[in-house]
Amino acid sequence: MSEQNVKQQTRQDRHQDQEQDQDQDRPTEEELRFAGASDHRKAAGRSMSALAMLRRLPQLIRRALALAWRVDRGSTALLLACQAVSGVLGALALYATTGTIAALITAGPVVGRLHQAAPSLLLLTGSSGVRALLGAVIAGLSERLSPRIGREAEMELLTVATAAELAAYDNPGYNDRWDAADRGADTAKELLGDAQNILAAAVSLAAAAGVLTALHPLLLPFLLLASLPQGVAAVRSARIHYLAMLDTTEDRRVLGMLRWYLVDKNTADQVRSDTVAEHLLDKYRQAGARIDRTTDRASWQSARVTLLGSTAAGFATALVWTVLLVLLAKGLVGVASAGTAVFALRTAANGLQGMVSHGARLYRVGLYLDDWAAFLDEAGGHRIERGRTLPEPPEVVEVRDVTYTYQDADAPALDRVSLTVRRGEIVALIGENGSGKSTLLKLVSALYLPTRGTVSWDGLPTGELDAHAAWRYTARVPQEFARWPLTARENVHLGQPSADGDTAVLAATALCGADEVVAGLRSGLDTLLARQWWGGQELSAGQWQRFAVARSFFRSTRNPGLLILDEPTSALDPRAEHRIFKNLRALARDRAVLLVTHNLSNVVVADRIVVMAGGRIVQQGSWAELSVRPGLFRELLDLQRDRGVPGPRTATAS
Ligand SMILES: Nc1ncnc2c1ncn2[C@@H]1O[C@H](COP(=O)(O)OP(=O)(O)OP(=O)(O)O)[C@@H](O)[C@H]1O
Repeated sequence: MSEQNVKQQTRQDRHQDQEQDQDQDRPTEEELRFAGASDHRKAAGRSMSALAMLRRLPQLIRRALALAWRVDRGSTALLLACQAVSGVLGALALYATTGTIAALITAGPVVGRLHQAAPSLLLLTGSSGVRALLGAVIAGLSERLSPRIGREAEMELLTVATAAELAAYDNPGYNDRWDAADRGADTAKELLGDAQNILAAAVSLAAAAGVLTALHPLLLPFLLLASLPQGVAAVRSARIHYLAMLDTTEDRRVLGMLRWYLVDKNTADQVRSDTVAEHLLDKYRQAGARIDRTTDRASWQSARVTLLGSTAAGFATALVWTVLLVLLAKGLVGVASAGTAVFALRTAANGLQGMVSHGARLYRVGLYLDDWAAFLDEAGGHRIERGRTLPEPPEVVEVRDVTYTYQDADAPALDRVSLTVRRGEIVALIGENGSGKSTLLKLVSALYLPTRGTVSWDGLPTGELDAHAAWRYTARVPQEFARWPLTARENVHLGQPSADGDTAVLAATALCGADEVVAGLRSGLDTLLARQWWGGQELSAGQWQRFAVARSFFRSTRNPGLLILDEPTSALDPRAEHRIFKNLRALARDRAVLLVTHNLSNVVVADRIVVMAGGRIVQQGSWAELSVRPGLFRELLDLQRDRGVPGPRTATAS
């Protein structure tokens, strides 16, 4: 081997080694999936401490009450009033205890002592009765408010989620934030209960603390000291559980996804015919086992912490009782006061314990709720923030030097594409799979904004348009269209009917053959579609596609502008397909139509054919020009005609 060759070989080896090193550094697909984007939440969970909790609680209680206030002002005001009255009555009852005991232990005849104790006893029993009544009202109000709060939180989340840019869905971080926010909305209903319990505990603690301080100033500080170990343990335990929840986020998502694929109607046939159930169930078991391992570990850690806290609390309580006995022995508190102190200590200890345990729970709920609130603030970081210009239906749509790169993609899906579409024109986009046709359609219809370059409607860049106003002038048949679980009529007008009743709906169905489907439905346009819901009537794939086309024709008739058809006839029989293309010409008269189809015989209808490859436009022209000019279009046309059997000659040959 020559010296030159050896050097080259060495360079190649080094290069290969480097590539191998890089491959080793690069996370595997599995690791990528588990690299959760929830690190900021883990940091928040780790910084969970008793002090942080104390600082956070007032804000969380305010948030709970604000949510409740928004849902139902009357019930919230009543709840707070009942809580306050209950607290005052609790304090009065404790004071009445001293009076009762003092009266009972004085010397003299029993009747006289009872007579003396009567007002205190009356106050004691009266306040207990009223407090029990108030407790029932409070519980009822909480039960009324909590589910409503949960629903309000979910409604806000759903509203905000629909206000996010479509491109958000290509960002894994968005899905992670959505999951967390969804969980936050789910826990929102617990917020009021916990906040309410903390308030109740705080009120009874305050009442007992006042009584204890009046009896002897030493008692309260000792009691607070005694509650410290249990408080710290409760916060630690809450932190352990929250972190375990975060650690299992990805696996819980895997479980949810597998559950969906295993039972969803769209995959049910393949789950059976491809005998894939066992494989998916195996993955389900593995993810479940990983979750169990993490939660088991967390349970053990939490149990250890709780045990330590309880042991320390036991010693601390003994200390408080010792202090009380010493005070009694030294005559620093009287017997009646000591009796009251017993009740007050129990009440205060319960109050403190309630504050700590509910506080820890509320703090944990608060962490989830932070995720919810953060999502609301910025739609998971993807709120639609474009211009406010209200567009007219576009006369000319111009794509100028546009590049579009999907999130985290190595290469752009569209690369310096320029194209103009005018009203009255049908432009067909042709190209092999992955060449960028659907992406271009989404940019033209202002669903995506370009990474570079501009897409403009009558000279106005789509980024400056009010997005919702622009979409009103856009009618689309996407490649994967929705099968809405609504009536046949709603499946056409989508909740935006025209003033002429069913006339426009029927006209739209007649243009694409959906009228024949409607004629066969048990209640015509009133028929509920999608069988899996509420006994609706199911349609075939092609019948559904006719509805998808009818929906776009209806929209297009109401607000003529852009008509975007992405493989609109892929599931249709030749007769239905023929009907659509025959009617398309008339529809296109005052609309700009962009059509994607792999059936090249359909593009005869187009005024212009644009051929794409690798995210670029490689050919443009009419059918007559492109079908004879050497290039990708003619190649694809030939391939479509040639099925490898003797028969009709190819275009090239002819
Ligand atoms: N949501 C997405 N996130 C990341 N990459 C995407 C996404 N959608 C499409 N791509 C990539 O962009 C490129 C163009 O996709 P596009 O859907 O525009 O192609 P297409 O020409 O419509 O293909 P087809 O004929 O199969 O419908 C492909 O390489 C595809 O992998």
